[in-house]
Amino acid sequence: MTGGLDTGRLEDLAAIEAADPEGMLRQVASSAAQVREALLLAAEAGVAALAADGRPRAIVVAGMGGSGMSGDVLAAVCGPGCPIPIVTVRGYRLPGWVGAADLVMAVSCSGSTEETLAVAAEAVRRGCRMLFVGGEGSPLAGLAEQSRGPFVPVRSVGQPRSTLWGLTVPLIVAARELGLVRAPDALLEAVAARLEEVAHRCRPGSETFVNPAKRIAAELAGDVPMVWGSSPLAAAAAYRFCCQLNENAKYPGVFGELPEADHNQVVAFDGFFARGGSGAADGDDDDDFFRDRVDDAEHGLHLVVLRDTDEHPQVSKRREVSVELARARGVAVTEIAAEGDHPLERIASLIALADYVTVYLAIALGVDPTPVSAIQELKARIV
Ligand SMILES: O=P(O)(O)OC[C@H]1O[C@@H](O)[C@@H](O)[C@@H](O)[C@@H]1O
Repeated sequence: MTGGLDTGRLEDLAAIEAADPEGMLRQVASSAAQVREALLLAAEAGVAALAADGRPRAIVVAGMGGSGMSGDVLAAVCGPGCPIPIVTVRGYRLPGWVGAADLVMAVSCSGSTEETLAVAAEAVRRGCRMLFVGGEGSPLAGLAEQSRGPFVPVRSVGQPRSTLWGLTVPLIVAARELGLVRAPDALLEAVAARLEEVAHRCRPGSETFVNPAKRIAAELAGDVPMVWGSSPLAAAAAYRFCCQLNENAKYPGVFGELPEADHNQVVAFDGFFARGGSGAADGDDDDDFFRDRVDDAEHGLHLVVLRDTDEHPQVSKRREVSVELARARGVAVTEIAAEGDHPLERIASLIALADYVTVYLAIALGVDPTPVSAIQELKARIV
């Protein structure tokens, strides 16, 4: 379904509702409630008991799409100083090194994603320590019952990707009990309050000039977004941003992380998708012909930089210069700063805004943010 690009739609509540028939905005607005509910469900499921066997050698999170994202959030929140590796496996195979000394967290909102089930079943066969997070009555819940691993039920709010916090909080509680991150209940409540605050700022009734998500969506509409994170934590949010561009807005998004993006993606500022600018043309006739065509283009490359407060000092310099290079070449730039002190607050603030931006972008483009028909068709054709 496409109604065509019309950013004016973002100013009209009735138009927003009509463009979001399955209520993706409501799903996104439930993030804070998910944090609170998941905290209770994790306690009821006895996640704390995982600590009885001591710290595992490594944590492996198995999950796809929105569920795999929970592993990236966990690793970002435990941070670069985490004493054990935290690895997200997105695929069918459990790496050969994973064994009984390791903790495998199998995460699937539906509880029926084939890659996740394959990895979880293999982990059970190898005698790994297990934690299951997913839909009640699902094949994943069945596997949890057979293997007697703790199972945290998740109530989907609609789509797996909008149930991110229900899927992620149990993992953070487990990591906290294992002494890998300081995340008392009060912190989780502060995160919930921050998610509520973002939801309020980005609510459908708030107009573009005061609504950061609508403003950024209107800026991005028609451009090719290149989304960079300025730390591993911000990079996890940048990846989420791109996935949400894909699934909510049915839109491309190019993911990058500093400093690596300065060694490859930065060169795209001089290429076909850049609108051009003072720094780009070099007088070569062929290049200038090419450049003129791009200069005239209404839309082009758009650098979105997710800024973390905890940046390596050299990366801060790289970020600043990268933005200068982009602007000098006519590449539009949007910078988004993480809010809060604790890594969980910072990543939650970035993800929450990105979630809203991508839903408003869908609405501005006239596409329904909820269905993912290409994924459904793909799954049906590989049975
Ligand atoms: O969380 P589960 O149910 O395993 O889904 C994992 C992923 O599956 C995909 O095919 C889509 O539905 C994604 O939006 C989702 O994030």
